[in-house]
Amino acid sequence: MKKIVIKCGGSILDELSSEFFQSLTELKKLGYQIVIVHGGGPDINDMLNQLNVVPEFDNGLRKTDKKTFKVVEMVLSGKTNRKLVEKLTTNGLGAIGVNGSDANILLGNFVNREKLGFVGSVDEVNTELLYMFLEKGLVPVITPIACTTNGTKLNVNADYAAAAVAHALRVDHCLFVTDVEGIKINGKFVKSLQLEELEGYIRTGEIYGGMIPKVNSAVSAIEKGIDSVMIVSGLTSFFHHHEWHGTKIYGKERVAQ
Ligand SMILES: Nc1ncnc2c1ncn2[C@@H]1O[C@H](COP(=O)(O)OP(=O)(O)O)[C@@H](O)[C@H]1O
Ligand SMILES: CC(=O)N[C@@H](CCC(=O)OP(=O)(O)O)C(=O)O
Repeated sequence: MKKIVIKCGGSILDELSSEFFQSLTELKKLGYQIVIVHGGGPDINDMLNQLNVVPEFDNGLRKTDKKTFKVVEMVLSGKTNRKLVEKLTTNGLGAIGVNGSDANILLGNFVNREKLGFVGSVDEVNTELLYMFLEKGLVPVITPIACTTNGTKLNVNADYAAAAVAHALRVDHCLFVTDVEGIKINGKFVKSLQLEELEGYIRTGEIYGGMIPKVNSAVSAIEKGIDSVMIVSGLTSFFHHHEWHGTKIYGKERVAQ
């Protein structure tokens, strides 16, 4: 069966449209198995603000000390994951919440302990468990928290977690769902971008902020062999009548074909 990993950004979780869920239903009817990795940056920031902690980032990654990690885990697992599973269920898609840190679902390591604290990479994925849910027709909804082999839990940027899951499952498509319908270059949304163009657009500031980890994850997913990576909107439909809507990122060989 064809597989697809969909990363749902925190910026869009509260605004996912019925057209978005219809796109998922359409894909499921076509035989796609769907895995979701969710973000939740805005939910985490809200809670930190309530606790009078100022969020700090380094290149899009949250500086995560012990106290911040506890808030990240509480919010992502206790609020954001619950919210998304409920929305999928009410839209007719059977879903199951999965903590990345349980049962080696996401096995990772510190990225840079001195600089970032408890922030992790994902080095291995327990695909067996994910296949089990997929075989039951459920959509696993993964919280981006990894665990080291020593049992230390780490905060993982959800874009990076999605790329790692996509690679491990050898999926056919990897989608990054956000609050814009793709990547804008010179003020206009573009249908496709070549891998090699992206670095230049980041350098010139044409691609900035939260779009940077998405683009970096897309590059990493393509370099690891995923055929199709897209940035799409959760406000509208991204797949209808077999047509995709959004910005597709291509590797070199694909463009040459
Ligand atoms: N070239 C670009 N085209 C479109 N959006 C961009 C671009 N560069 C940066 N952005 C910003 O990236 C945002 C999406 O990233 P972010 O808010 O972090 O989303 P998410 O929560 O989905 O990860 C957009 O809302 C937009 O403000
Ligand atoms: C290390 C790191 O930065 N982790 C992210 C995890 C959530 C996330 O990635 O959420 P969005 O996709 O909504 O940005 C964070 O703490 O915000």
